[in-house]
Amino acid sequence: MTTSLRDVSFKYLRETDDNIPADTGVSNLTIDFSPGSCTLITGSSGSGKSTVLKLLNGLIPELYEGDLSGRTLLGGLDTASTDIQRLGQTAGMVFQNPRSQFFTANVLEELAFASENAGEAPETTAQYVAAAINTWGIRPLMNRSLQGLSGGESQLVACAAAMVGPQKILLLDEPTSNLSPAAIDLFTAVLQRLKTAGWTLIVAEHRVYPLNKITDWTVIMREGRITYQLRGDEFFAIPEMKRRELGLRTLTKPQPQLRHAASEMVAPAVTAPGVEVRNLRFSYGKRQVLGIEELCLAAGSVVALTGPNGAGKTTLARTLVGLAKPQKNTEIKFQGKVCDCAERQKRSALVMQDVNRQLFAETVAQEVSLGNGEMPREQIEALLEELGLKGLEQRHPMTLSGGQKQRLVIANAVASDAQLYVFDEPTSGVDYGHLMSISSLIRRLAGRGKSVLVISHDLEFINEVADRHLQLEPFDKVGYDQIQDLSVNHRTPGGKTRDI
Ligand SMILES: Nc1ncnc2c1ncn2[C@@H]1O[C@H](COP(=O)(O)OP(=O)(O)OP(=O)(O)O)[C@@H](O)[C@H]1O
Ligand SMILES: Nc1ncnc2c1ncn2[C@@H]1O[C@H](COP(=O)(O)OP(=O)(O)OP(=O)(O)O)[C@@H](O)[C@H]1O
Repeated sequence: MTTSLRDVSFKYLRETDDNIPADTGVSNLTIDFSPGSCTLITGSSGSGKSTVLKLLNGLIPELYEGDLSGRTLLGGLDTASTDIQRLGQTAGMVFQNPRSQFFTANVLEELAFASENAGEAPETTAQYVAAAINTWGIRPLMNRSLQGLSGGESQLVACAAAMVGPQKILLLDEPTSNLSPAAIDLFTAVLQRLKTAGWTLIVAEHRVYPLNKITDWTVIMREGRITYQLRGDEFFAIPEMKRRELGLRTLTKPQPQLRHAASEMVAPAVTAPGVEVRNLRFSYGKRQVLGIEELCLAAGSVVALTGPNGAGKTTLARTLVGLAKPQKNTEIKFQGKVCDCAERQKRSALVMQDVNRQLFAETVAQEVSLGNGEMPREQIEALLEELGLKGLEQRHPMTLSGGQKQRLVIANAVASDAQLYVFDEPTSGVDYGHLMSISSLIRRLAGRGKSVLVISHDLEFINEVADRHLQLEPFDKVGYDQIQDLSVNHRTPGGKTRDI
């Protein structure tokens, strides 16, 4: 039951009428994946990681046109000539944007969907579903609509759905990008168990440290080619300098240590009023999810917000920027003035967790300036250069890789003239180099006196970008006043850091 790529090359067709193969895709890939092993595919953004997974699950060539050569096998099936449904029954898949893979309306239906479709007996499907629910700890979500799930909840449901059925192969595209540290620990433990049970695990990731100890092989890619294939232990022992040179994210679990924490105490801008929130309450139907006594996002500072999956971070972001209406008596001020939803929308810029919802233009160049008036060409070019999007100006935004889309939406947001900037998980699909450029762009916003809120589970990023670190606890658990200041955890006497 071989799973492998043998000298596989694929060039995406350009979206223009000339149908000339573009110079994007992958070249001469040969990789073997064996049962009971975990292969990590990593490398810079746009290097071809998702393309490898699309070759394995048959989306290439089924859905994506282009020039394909070589042979890809999934559990012994030739993916170029096997029906895509059959391939779907051979491997479970978690897409980079898990919401895009849901077929049904609610969690339970989604979990059962693939198994029922494969013609499994109802009792067998029920057994698979029960096992998946227990494994991923998602019983509280069982009767929920998929539409109303948070980003991390969606990712957990997608992971659970991918293991429902008789298949023993799992293809995971950035499966931890929206997971909280607790959910990542669960993820690592589940993968270890599946590996021991003989599953073939193939994971494309930037955030690699959770896969230390369970990775058997690592494939490092760059510009569509394999640059290194290393044993897991060799990969996780790469020296720090080399790791940075290769553009890889940290190999060890990051510890809390805000690089800009000192500026909080010395920069006068930080004390200027930016965005002030009092008595914020928000409910979905009868369920209250937000109850915040006080929150201040000072002008000139970057505040990082963490918290368990489903705690309400995205809801808070949507409320602040005026996309969700809080309950009466909530007071939100921008620069000392109480602002209603419409006013807040005008004064805010938001980068959503799911950036696909924010891409509207026909080309990358148009997308950057969309809604930002007449932007000078030089400014567009400088932004694209800084975010590694140069050369992609004429591409359709929907044909970009996950990380390229992410950076494009960030480019549009930072080009806008707002008072409040909110970035919701801006580092999915982002490699080390781009993490640093995004941090530096966000720091410059703060330097211009803006209020910036960064919602992220990514401590490596938070350490680089934030002045303060707040945590949002779930309202169901702690009630009114959900926000805790964790900044102090980043500085202990003697300069030592503490684990959060
Ligand atoms: N539909 C498409 N049409 C044209 N080019 C594409 C298409 N999809 C991806 N590409 C290009 O192919 C290359 C590899 O993309 P891929 O999505 O595999 O990268 P990746 O390593 O997964 O990136 P990321 O880490 O940013 O998610 C990129 O240059 C990307 O722009
Ligand atoms: N439209 C909706 N209808 C009903 N419930 C919703 C809706 N949107 C979100 N929720 C629920 O409200 C809670 C808060 O969701 P939110 O997306 O704000 O969480 P989050 O902290 O951003 O999570 P994550 O870290 O997973 O992205 C979650 O339990 C979620 O399931």
